[in-house]
Amino acid sequence: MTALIPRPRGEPADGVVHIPGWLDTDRQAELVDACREWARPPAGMRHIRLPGGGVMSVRTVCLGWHWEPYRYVREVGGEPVKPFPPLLTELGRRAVTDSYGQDGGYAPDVALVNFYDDTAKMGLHQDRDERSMAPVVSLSLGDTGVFRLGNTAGRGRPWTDLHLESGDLLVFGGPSRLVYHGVTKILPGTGPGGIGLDGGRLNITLRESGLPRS
Ligand SMILES: O=C(O)CCC(=O)C(=O)O
Ligand SMILES: [Fe+2]
Repeated sequence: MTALIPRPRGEPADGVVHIPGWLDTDRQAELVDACREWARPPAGMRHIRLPGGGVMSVRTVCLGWHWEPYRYVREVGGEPVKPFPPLLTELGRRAVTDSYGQDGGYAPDVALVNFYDDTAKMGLHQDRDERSMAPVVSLSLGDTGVFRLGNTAGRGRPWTDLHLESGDLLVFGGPSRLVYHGVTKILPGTGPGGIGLDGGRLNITLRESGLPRS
């Protein structure tokens, strides 16, 4: 949705930067197309299984390394994970520079691409399976997600709920690298036209695994 009143850049916590509308419509459309390709088999998009026997409500495809609770692996269902694309390295560097004023040598090698239908959510968690404390870069496409930004101490309050709209950038690093966060709901029908996504929300997070290259 085009905001009548521009949404300002926000720093809701130390090390967390939210830049609304960071991706223009063409860039969003390009990423939606790319996500559609990445989602295809082999090693395509799927509900990740949790150790307790359940499955996550989001569907996920990973690039570079596959995340399974709670580690990174090179294969999923016996198939090699798709490579991490240069497009995302470049976007990640620009994202970190625009957030913190310098890219700090940011070299992401993992992307998690999550698709949320109208009812999908993600419980509060930390992104802590990486061995690198480099920032997490998050890009949102399609329907607005209500993103709960908690604290680093635990799953309880205080928290702040942010609306992540299509094209928004969120970076969390530094003292907030291990902040608890999640997605409490999707607001159906709020995504923009013209990006090739009819419904639902895509979120791409970029991370440095800190794992060896080969
Ligand atoms: O969808 C989002 O905005 C957050 C996704 C997330 O936290 C994750 O993939 O670890
Ligand atoms: Fe996360």
